[in-house]
Order: sequence, then C-alpha cells, then structure tokens
Amino acid sequence: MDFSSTQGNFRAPTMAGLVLPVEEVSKEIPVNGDDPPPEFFVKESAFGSVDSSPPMIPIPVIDLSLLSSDTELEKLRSALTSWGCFQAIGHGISSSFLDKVREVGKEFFSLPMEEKQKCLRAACDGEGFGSDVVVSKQQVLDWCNRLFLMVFPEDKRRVNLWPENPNDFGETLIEYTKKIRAVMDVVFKAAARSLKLEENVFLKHFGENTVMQARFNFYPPCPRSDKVLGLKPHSDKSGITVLLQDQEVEGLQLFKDNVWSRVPTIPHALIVNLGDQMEIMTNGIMKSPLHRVTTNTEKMRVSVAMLIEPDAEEEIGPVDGLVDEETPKLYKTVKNYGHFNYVCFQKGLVAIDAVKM
Ligand SMILES: O=C(O)CCC(=O)C(=O)O
Ligand SMILES: [Fe+2]
Repeated sequence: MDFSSTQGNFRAPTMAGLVLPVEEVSKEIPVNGDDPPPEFFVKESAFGSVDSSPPMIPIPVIDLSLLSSDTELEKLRSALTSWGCFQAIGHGISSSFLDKVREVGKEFFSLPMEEKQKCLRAACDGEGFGSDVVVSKQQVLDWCNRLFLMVFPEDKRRVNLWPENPNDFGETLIEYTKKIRAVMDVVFKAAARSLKLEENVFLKHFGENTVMQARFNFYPPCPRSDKVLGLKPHSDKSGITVLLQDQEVEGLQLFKDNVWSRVPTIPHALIVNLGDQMEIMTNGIMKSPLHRVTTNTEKMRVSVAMLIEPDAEEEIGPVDGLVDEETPKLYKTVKNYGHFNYVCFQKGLVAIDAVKM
C-alpha cells in the first residue's frame, strides 16, 4: 500500500501494527439535519472533550514585511519556539485575491453531488474530493468534506481530480500556490535568521521536487457540535502549513499549556503553522502545534490549507548548527495525524498504528 499520494509523505507502511485502510467507498458526509451517525461522536480522549467556546487566545501577529527589523525577527523567534504558529500580516497577497480563493472553494462545495463526484477520491486514496479516509473500524470520523490536490511538482498533478467547475478553479489555485510558496520562503529564511543560522538552512530542503498540496476543508453545519469535531486533534506533518480561515465562521482551536483555546479570525491574515518537519529540523526548538476544528450548528465553514513537504529524496534531521555533542543527531518524534500515529524521522514518516480517538 502506498500512502504517498494520500497523506503527504507517508512511506510504504510495512511496520508491524499498522492497520490498513478498511473502506471500500468514499462518500460525502450527511448534511440532512439529522443527528450524525455514531461514527462521528468523539469518545473520551487524552485531549479533552469537545468544547466549541473556550476562551479565545491572542496568538502572535507577525508582519512579514517587517522581518528585516530585529524586533520583528525576535517576535517571530518567540512565536515559533513557544507557539509554533502565528497570524501573518504584511504578506503581500491582496484581500480580493484571498476572497477569490475562498470563493472558488465555496462554489465547488456547493455544486450538486453529480458534479463534485467527478473529482471523487478513490477508496483508500486521500487525493480528490471526499470525506475521511477510513483506516480503522474504530475511527471517529471528522465532520468535514475536503478537496485535497497536489499542485507541485507539476508533473505529479492529477488533473482528472481537479474541478472544471468553477472554470477558474485551476488557474486560481495555481496562482495562489505560487504566492503562498513565496510567503513560505520568507518564513523559512526568517526562521533561520531568528536562530542565528544561515538563511537557506531550511529552505534548501524544499527545492525543485518539493511537494505542495492544497486542502480545501468544508465543514457543513452540524446538529451535534457538542459531540462532533470538524477535524480531530492533530499536528501538521508538513514543513509549514499556511491556512486561510473562513472570514466569518470560527472553528480552529489550539492546544497550548494543556488547554484548548479558540483562534481568532483576523480578516485577510494567514495563519502560519509549523509542521512536524520543521520541528525535526530545528531539533524540537520550534514546535509543530496541536490543533483541531470544532463544528457550528448553524453555519458552514470553509478553510484552505496549503502544505509544503521536503523534496522526496531529502533526508530530514536536525540542521547543522542545532546539534551538539549532547544532542542526538536524529530528533525523532511520534505524532498523530488524524487517523494515524506515526514516527517522524530522517526519511519522512512511517505510520505505526491507527488512532482511535
Ligand atoms: O480548518 C481549519 O481551520 C484547520 C484545517 C487544518 O488544520 C488542516 O487542514 O490541517
Ligand atoms: Fe492542520
């Protein structure tokens, strides 16, 4: 089973204990107003119960256009080492273009099922349109339909899964991906400088064969938002994720200091989340934060996550300058991504077992 096209860079998971996907078909989640089926109900979990209205937390706001100043760079270092995320302003992408990106996503999700079905993912394959990839009979399902597409490298695009409707979907996504790539490059370089490292030390792992993926998340209204999550607690396994939140409807929560807090929506800011690959490259100095998404009883919510993964051939480990004799060269961490626990180590990620949250 090759997971490389389903969950980013999972390698062929041959380790004992892996639970292989059990689904036969993928389908859209029910949105008829009835109570969700029991598979969606969150059980007792190590990360606490569903609570859609804990206090809001003021996550750091960084102006990317000011990162040549030592003050802003120090703010960035502090954000990435203690939070692993921030709200980016001064990113240079126009508000009208960000609205357009959200709009093409909303237009796609509001199409009739026959139309969306043209982009339907295959069973056990994450790429395309559909709901959770089901890997375990005990899996709690997310209240979320998504459209997950690889945008770069260009020759890996599966254009048969790209919506033709709205007809400017493809060009909008490609343009957006290029703009987000530029934002990511600024963050990679500034993150290195903030640790007094050579500025390309992270960036050089994200070269020509870098994978860039887009995940359009669509959370329909959910009658049981007290018991059902839009997205289970997870950290992103990317290098960096840049998230465009819904402009009006909140839902994202961050686990910090052992409590869940609501992340505010700042119009036209982008949330930058470090992924596990950056946690590994920084030897754990910078964090890949745990986050989740709650649902809303009345309103639907859309978000667009852009993820970057290192070149497939790259070995990922702590970068030079962040290892010393006392620090093991290989920073290894066990993380969970939605349905799997997985080990992150040099050659990428290996799924070790399915998560039963
Ligand atoms: O919808 C959101 O705000 C978060 C999405 C997310 O965490 C993801 O796609 O990995
Ligand atoms: Fe995420």
